[in-house]
Order: sequence, then C-alpha cells, then structure tokens
Amino acid sequence: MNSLIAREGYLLERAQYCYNADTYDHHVFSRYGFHGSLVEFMVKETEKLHAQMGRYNSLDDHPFFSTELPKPMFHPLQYPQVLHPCADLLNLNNKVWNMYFKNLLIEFDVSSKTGYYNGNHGSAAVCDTNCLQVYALSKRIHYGKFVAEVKFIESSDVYEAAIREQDRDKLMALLTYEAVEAATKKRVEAKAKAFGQEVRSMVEGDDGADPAYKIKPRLVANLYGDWIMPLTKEVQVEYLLRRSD
Ligand SMILES: C=C(O[C@@H]1C=C(C(=O)O)C=C[C@H]1O)C(=O)O
Repeated sequence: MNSLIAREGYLLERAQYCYNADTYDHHVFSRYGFHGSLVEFMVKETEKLHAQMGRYNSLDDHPFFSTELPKPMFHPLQYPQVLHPCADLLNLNNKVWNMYFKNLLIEFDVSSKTGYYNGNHGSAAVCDTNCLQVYALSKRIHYGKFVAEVKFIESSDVYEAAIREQDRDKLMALLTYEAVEAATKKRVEAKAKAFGQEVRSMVEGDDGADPAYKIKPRLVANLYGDWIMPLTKEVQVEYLLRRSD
C-alpha cells in the first residue's frame, strides 16, 4: 500500500470491511503457540520485522509490543537528539490501541455500516495494522513530542512555570490552538472526500445526486476531533510534565 496515501486513506481502507469481530477475539485464532487475537498476531509480527530494519531506533516510531522485539540487523543510525531525553520513555500506544479498537473502530462500524465485506478477517487485520502502526495513528499522535518541544522552546518561561507546578490543565490550555484544530478537521474532511468517494458516483458523473462516500467524510473529521487530536495533546502534556526531569 503506497505510503504516500494520506493517513485518512488507511482509515477509509479499513472502513470498506465490516467490523469482523473474530479478528479481535482471543479464542478464535491460535497458531504456532501464539495466544491472542488475529490483529495482535499481525501487529506483533509486523513490528518484529520492522524492528530488524531498525525502525524503532528512530525518535518518531513507537512499538505497540516492545518486549519481544529482535535487535536491528544493521548498526543503528545516530539521529540528532532534538527532544529532551524524557521522550525516550514516553510511549502512549496502549492508549492508542484502546482508542482505536474501543472507540474509533466501533464508531466506524456503528456510523458507517458501509462495510462491504464480511469474513475478511485477514484484510481487516492488515488494514488495522496499517492504521495503527505502519503508516498512521501511532506516529501522528506521538508527533506531539516534537510539537511540544517547539512550543516549549518558543515560550519556555511560560511552560517552565506550568511544568514546575505540574499543572496539566495549564499545560493543556497553553498548547491548545483551536483554530489549528478546526483547520485540521476541515483538511481531513476534504481528504476523506477525495479518497473516499465511491467510484460509481464518480463514473456516473454529475446526475445531480450527492456524491456517495465509503464513509461519511464528516465522521472521519469528527474522529480526529474526538479521539486523535486529544491523544496528540496528551502526548504533548506528558512530554512537557517530564521535561524538567
Ligand atoms: C499539534 C498541535 O497541537 C494541538 C493539537 C493539534 C492536532 O492534534 O491536530 C492541533 C493544534 C493543537 O491544539 C499543534 O499546535 O500543531
């Protein structure tokens, strides 16, 4: 799958399949001694391969299952340390995992009902893995570390005061830019329209009917506002709280 497809493209790829509950059931799938769900198997095995390529030595990639990762096959690259060392210990993928499976995917299924294919557990697991790890949500949410560092450098006095007080609410207020969030949601909705329009409605041309989409573009934008952006900001707050360590 082309990694140039926007993050929204991977969410829309997943939306074309039904929920496929067996994909997430720990008792349906067991193989070669693996005990867990199909999607856990897919993510764990993907991360093991990527770890051998050195992926998790970079500052902006975070594993979901860090305990069983093999060492890189190559000598790790030395990346410029642009973040405070506290960043190395900050991984909110457990929250990303829960948000994706307990909130985002459920809203997809409940709101869209456009899942065309059922029984495609393998495809659902591949799409989930792309959404979570390979190209999308974890990286986007953990970019919050870099955004927080820029904000700290730009206004260190203000942030240092809130960090000294360990004031989460103050930090959240300082780092929140509602206009930027609104613009991001508009951009996401536009991309969801571009990536998610049904080919049928494009081919039939402008017969006056509203375009048909695999999933409502506004839903994708709302998922960003309800779940993805708050987690991005939570990463920023957690990073800043630790920045004076
Ligand atoms: C990422 C930033 O921090 C916050 C989170 C945003 C997001 O997740 O899109 C956008 C604006 C801010 O409220 C930013 O300021 O760019």
